[in-house]
Amino acid sequence: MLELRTLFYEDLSVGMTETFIKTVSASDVVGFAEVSGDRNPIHLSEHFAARTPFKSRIAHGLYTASLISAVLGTRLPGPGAIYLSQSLNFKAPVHIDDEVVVTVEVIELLERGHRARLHCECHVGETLVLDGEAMVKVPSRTARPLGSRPLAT
Ligand SMILES: C[C@@H](O)CC(=O)SCCNC(=O)CCNC(=O)[C@H](O)C(C)(C)COP(=O)(O)OP(=O)(O)OC[C@H]1O[C@@H](n2cnc3c(N)ncnc32)[C@H](O)[C@@H]1OP(=O)(O)O
Repeated sequence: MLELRTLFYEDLSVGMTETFIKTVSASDVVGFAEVSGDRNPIHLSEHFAARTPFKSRIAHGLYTASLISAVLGTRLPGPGAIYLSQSLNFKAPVHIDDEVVVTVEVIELLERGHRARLHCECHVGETLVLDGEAMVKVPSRTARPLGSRPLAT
């Protein structure tokens, strides 16, 4: 579990990175199937998975992607970050008991709207299993809280 760290827009700079390492357990995959409703047997049945090119059960792509969300929401930028978009390329499978190393790097900062663009990668060993880009809205020290309106005059 990642410890919470809040970074405001003003604290960010291009090149900042954060890493999270997670070993994917069978219960993670079963739990994700339950919460998402995606009961594709390629994730849940060894018998089924054995007859696919992957040979054994694999994690849902969106479960692996959720580890990126964990980094964005807890560490970089952290609490208060708002997901705007995320691209995902699933390059190679993640199997049960694989150790996934998630790396997120700030690649662009946009003053307008306090946006940050981040490059995201997940590796298992030397293998790139997932990459993509995230755009998030980052809390600013100077901005009014989200959803607040100016007082009527
Ligand atoms: C819906 C859910 O229940 C299911 C899931 O969540 S499954 C879990 C998430 N997905 C994965 O784990 C898949 C990971 N990806 C792979 O293992 C490989 O991409 C693949 C084995 C599926 C690729 O299979 P195939 O289509 O046979 O591809 P080739 O290796 O023969 O390559 C053919 C060309 O396609 C390009 N390519 C392959 N993968 C990707 C990708 N993820 N994104 C974009 N392009 C891809 C590859 O480069 C080849 O292109 P070329 O121009 O011909 O070189």
